[in-house]
Parts: sequence; structure tokens; C-alpha cells
Amino acid sequence: MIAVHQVAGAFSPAECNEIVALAASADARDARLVGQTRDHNLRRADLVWLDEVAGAEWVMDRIIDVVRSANRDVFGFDLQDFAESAQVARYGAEREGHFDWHADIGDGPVAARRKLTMVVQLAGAEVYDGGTLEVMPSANVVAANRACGTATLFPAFLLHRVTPVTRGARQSLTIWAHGPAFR
Ligand SMILES: O=C(O)CCC(=O)C(=O)O
Ligand SMILES: [Fe+2]
Repeated sequence: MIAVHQVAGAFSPAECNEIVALAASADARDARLVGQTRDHNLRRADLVWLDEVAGAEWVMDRIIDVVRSANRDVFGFDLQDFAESAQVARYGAEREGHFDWHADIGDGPVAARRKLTMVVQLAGAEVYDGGTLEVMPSANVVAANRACGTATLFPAFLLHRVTPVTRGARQSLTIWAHGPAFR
């Protein structure tokens, strides 16, 4: 099993822009769809849940394709569903947006079923500094490719973080695939 798998061009640059625009329109329209993370020491980012954004259905179709191929070719996990909405996050330099080391498998009935994490870079590498997604499959940290449209997939139990953004803003799309407990 390869622990960190990257898929270049999972979304085109134009599609990345469209997802960012969809999230921004939800932001302007409906505060219900928009959140801020609660523990600001662990994570500082603005969030939009895509499943309630009109016009974003195609995003989920693509996510399903990319996750299915990656799971078939690389992970071979027993996956059942996407039990949580995809989420678009914005990490801005104005408050050093970041996400400290954490694993995605959590407490609670849904988070406990997370098995595979996929993160897609939505912002071009040239528009921000910092904001590196790092995954720790072993003693060596793997830095995700920054090219917009690249998907980075890894088992949801691996520690990972986003380093503080120091210029501009980084946007990402995160989704989890769920299934029965690892055994
Ligand atoms: O934005 C990212 O690159 C990572 C997001 C993440 O780790 C999460 O939502 O659990
Ligand atoms: Fe995470």
C-alpha cells in the first residue's frame, strides 16, 4: 500500500476556479453554509460545505471517479460511502490560516468511519506562500504537490497538517470516504 498518493490534474485550473467561485457565492448568499473552525489554535480557516451549494453536483461526481480509481489502483480499502459533505476551506495570510498535526479518524459515529482522505489544491501555487499540506506516513514528512487541481489521498489515520499561510490565501477541497473499521 502506498501511503500518500497524488493525482495531478484531478481537476483542471478552470474547474478549481469554478469551485472557489461556488464556495464564494455560497459565502455571500447564505451564512448557514459557511463556518469557521472552533479551536483556532488547532485550525484557522473558513469553511463552506459543498453539498448545500447549488450547481456543485458535478464536483461530487468527479470526486467519486478520482477516489474510486485511486482506491482500486492503490489503497484497496473497503469503502462504503461519502458520509460527510465535501468541504472547501480557505486559509488566509491575514490570520496565518493553518491546521496543526491531526488525524481525520475521530470520535463520534461518522468521524470514526473515515478511512480515506482526499485533499485537492484549489489555489495556484503562485498566489500564496506557506500553506503546505504535509503528511507523515513514516519518520519522513511528504509535502503535497502545490499545483492547483492536484489531489492528494492518504489513509485517514495518518497525521497531517497545513503550515501557516504567510502571503495570499490557500484554498482546498477535502472529502472523506467512509467504511467499516480497519482490520
Ligand atoms: O486543507 C487541507 O489541506 C487539509 C484539510 C484537513 O486536513 C481536514 O479537513 O481534515
Ligand atoms: Fe485532516
